[in-house]
Amino acid sequence: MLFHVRMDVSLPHDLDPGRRTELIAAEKDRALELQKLGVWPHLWRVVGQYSNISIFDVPSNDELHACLSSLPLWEFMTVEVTPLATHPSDLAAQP
Ligand SMILES: O=C(O)C[C@H]1C=CC(=O)O1
Repeated sequence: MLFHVRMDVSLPHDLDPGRRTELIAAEKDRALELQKLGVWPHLWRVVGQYSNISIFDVPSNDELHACLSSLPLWEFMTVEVTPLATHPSDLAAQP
């Protein structure tokens, strides 16, 4: 199942700078791990915002939730999920 996911990150202004650096490094490690597993095939920065647009390819809603909530920045994110279905006019979906 494919999901369009938007993540908006909001780190507290008073977050300890060392903790901030650790969190961002851990987030990158986990993001790379999920991409290598093939469950996070697209990751794009939203220009001018601390946000990303991603595509996840996972077997279920529960699996998506497990991926998203495993991200170290999870507690600092607002996440919007849109489940995707095949469009009948998609060239790639033509018989
Ligand atoms: O920077 C972000 O958009 C948040 C998060 C998503 C991937 C990653 O490395 O960090």
